Amino acid sequence: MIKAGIIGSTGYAGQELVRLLMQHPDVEIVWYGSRSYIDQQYADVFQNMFQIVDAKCMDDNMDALADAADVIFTATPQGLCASLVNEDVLNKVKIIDLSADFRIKDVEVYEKWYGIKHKSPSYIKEAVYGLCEINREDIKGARLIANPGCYTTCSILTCYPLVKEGLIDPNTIIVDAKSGTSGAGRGAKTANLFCEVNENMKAYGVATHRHTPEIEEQLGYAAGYPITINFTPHLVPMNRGILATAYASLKEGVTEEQIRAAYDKYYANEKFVRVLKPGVCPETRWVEGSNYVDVNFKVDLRTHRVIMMGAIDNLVKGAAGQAVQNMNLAFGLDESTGLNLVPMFP
Ligand SMILES: NC(=O)C1=CN([C@@H]2O[C@H](COP(=O)(O)OP(=O)(O)OC[C@H]3O[C@@H](n4cnc5c(N)ncnc54)[C@H](OP(=O)(O)O)[C@@H]3O)[C@@H](O)[C@H]2O)C=CC1
Ligand SMILES: CC(=O)N[C@@H](CCC(=O)OP(=O)(O)O)C(=O)O
Repeated sequence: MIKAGIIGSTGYAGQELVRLLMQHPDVEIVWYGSRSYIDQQYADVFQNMFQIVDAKCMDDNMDALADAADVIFTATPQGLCASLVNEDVLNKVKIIDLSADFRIKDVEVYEKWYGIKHKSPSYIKEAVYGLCEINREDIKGARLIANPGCYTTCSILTCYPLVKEGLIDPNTIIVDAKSGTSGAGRGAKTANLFCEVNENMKAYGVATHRHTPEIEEQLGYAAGYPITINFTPHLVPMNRGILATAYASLKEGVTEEQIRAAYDKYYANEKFVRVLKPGVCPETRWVEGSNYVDVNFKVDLRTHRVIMMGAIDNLVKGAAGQAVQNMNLAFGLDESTGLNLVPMFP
């Protein structure tokens, strides 16, 4: 059995990790990390775990945790994982960080967009960006995995085949994305109160959102040169789900058949990426509770642009599910172990 510890098990991403790992045949959770609920029964904090989890929340003693676990998930605010990582810890356990601390390779870019000083810049190079469909082989040998962002997972996988195959001009990409409120975490914030979110939709982080450089970096690798995009997130009154709609100019002469062939080339054998039938638009409700990414596209002949669309559950493929997928790869398990989650509806 793989012994797993979760730092931040009492947040939205952390509790989703608990839910998924409880159903994983090869994992035993040995550490329910918390800051605010230490010594309280986990199932008293999350009643859905009543008679399922019999354990208390524990403090974030990294040394003790590293001795007790084979893998540590950090589902904590930006900056925390970077403050905990060191050689002793990494020699004992693998770390899968759900925050952005090790996603961006240029520390200056990280510090500029996140507004914090990076505490372990020497580990940025070693960390593998855990977008499983693209970096599978590197993830297998990694001891530090940077689990991608939720918007970024959806946006990158939606655009990747067309960028990689050179079918669009990547510098013309505009990603317009919407997220449910669980994306903002469980902490109390006025902007996320019921009356603020219900019956409302709003853009935020316009031209400044921290996922912009992450998308640019990864799609830049696919293009083979640095790119610049527009990314605009929106908050919508749902619990879960992200829908990304991305627009880009097609290269001269590119046909619909070529585009579909590109999606099929990269995703036909990917269990968790479903390229939908022509004319079907991805919807968040059809992926909810699952690790799937649904993608599709439509060519607008009038504007000579392609409209690429993707949908995920932010807490599963956008966070905990992808983290488990990464763990499976890193420990030599079948990638989908514990992730055969059928989307829920309604
Ligand atoms: N929500 C989402 O859809 C996604 C989130 N992520 C990332 O996952 C991470 C967690 O996000 P999310 O679950 O939404 O956030 P939450 O605010 O819901 O949870 C944060 C968790 O971190 C713990 N925590 C907070 N501050 C500290 C601290 N100083 N030391 C130790 N633990 C601390 C909290 O503990 P306690 O509750 O006990 O105080 C809680 O368990 C973030 O980096 C986020 O960017 C990534 C992809 C998607
Ligand atoms: C709706 C909402 O607020 N979403 C969060 C992004 C989700 C998240 O936690 O960010 P990572 O995926 O990078 O970890 C935000 O915009 O900051």
